[in-house]
Amino acid sequence: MRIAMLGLGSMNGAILKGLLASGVSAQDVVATTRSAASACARAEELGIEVVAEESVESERTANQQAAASADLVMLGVKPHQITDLCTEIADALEPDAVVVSVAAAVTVDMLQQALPQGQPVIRSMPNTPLSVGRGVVGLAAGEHTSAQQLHRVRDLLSACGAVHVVEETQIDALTGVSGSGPAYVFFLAEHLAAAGAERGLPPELAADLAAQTIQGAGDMLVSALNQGAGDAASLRQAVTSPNGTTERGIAALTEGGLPQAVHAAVSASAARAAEISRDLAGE
Ligand SMILES: NC(=O)c1ccc[n+]([C@@H]2O[C@H](COP(=O)([O-])OP(=O)(O)OC[C@H]3O[C@@H](n4cnc5c(N)ncnc54)[C@H](OP(=O)(O)O)[C@@H]3O)[C@@H](O)[C@H]2O)c1
Ligand code: PRO
Repeated sequence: MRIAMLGLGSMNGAILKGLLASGVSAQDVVATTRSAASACARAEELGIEVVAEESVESERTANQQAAASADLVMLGVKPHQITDLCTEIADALEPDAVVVSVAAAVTVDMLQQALPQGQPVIRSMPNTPLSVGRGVVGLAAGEHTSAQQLHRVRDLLSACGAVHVVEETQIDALTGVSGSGPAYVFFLAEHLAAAGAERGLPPELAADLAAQTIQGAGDMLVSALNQGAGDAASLRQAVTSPNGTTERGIAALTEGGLPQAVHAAVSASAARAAEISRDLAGE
């Protein structure tokens, strides 16, 4: 499968790292960026062909050239740039090329409106841990995308994480949980480490303790859920000895408002996605 990654920043870059690590050949990928500096840095980092929009002066733009040769086109620019990018590549696309947007808030309908009639599209919401094969992606297919096309994309991305085919109405909530979620976890890691350093641990040790604890707890939780051997609440309870140390820590987190703060974060992220969708639709 020939893959074009249009835009190669944090998100498409993370997806591409995961795909290359899963065995996708660098020869089968072409990517674009806006600037020559990014193209050069990414080509060197990832060993693939990256062409900058600003470096191409021929009749067809870098995005058009990349899209023309692709079976799968991953749109990885900012939400407000997506429909312009669709318009730019519309005439270059093969009719059966599948166009996948990774953008928050850009709806299937917006993609379909900006692309040729009948073009298969998928709205996705990935997350950056795809780069290390441990990501999560939600996929919602457009009306012209066949089950086979959806399954090919699902299977490709499954090599870098868990893929969930969802209703488009669920994508904003999924964005609030797993799209933005890695940032919440990194935020927790920052504060766990800082708190450990405040208690006298060397900062590097504290950062490592926080990272390894999050990784271990995450692995343990996924394994328990997969095996039907517990959930987050039961694993938490197993760490919490009556009248022990964790009980005090959990009480402090509860008094500090962690549960409410997490609910507010997911809801604020999902609400922002809906707000961007309305802005993009000119409502
Ligand atoms: N970051 C995340 O964790 C995450 C998670 C889920 C979804 N997303 C979605 O992913 C999309 C990209 O976000 P990001 O965080 O990856 O942004 P980013 O790091 O700023 O990357 C944007 C990329 O697009 C390139 N670009 C800009 N204009 C272009 C054009 N006209 N043609 C080709 N490439 C162009 C940029 O090139 P230059 O570097 O040369 O400017 C850069 O490579 C957004 O729509 C966002 O909603 C992000
Ligand atoms: N990063 C993008 C944002 O912050 C979308 C989900 C994660 O808008």
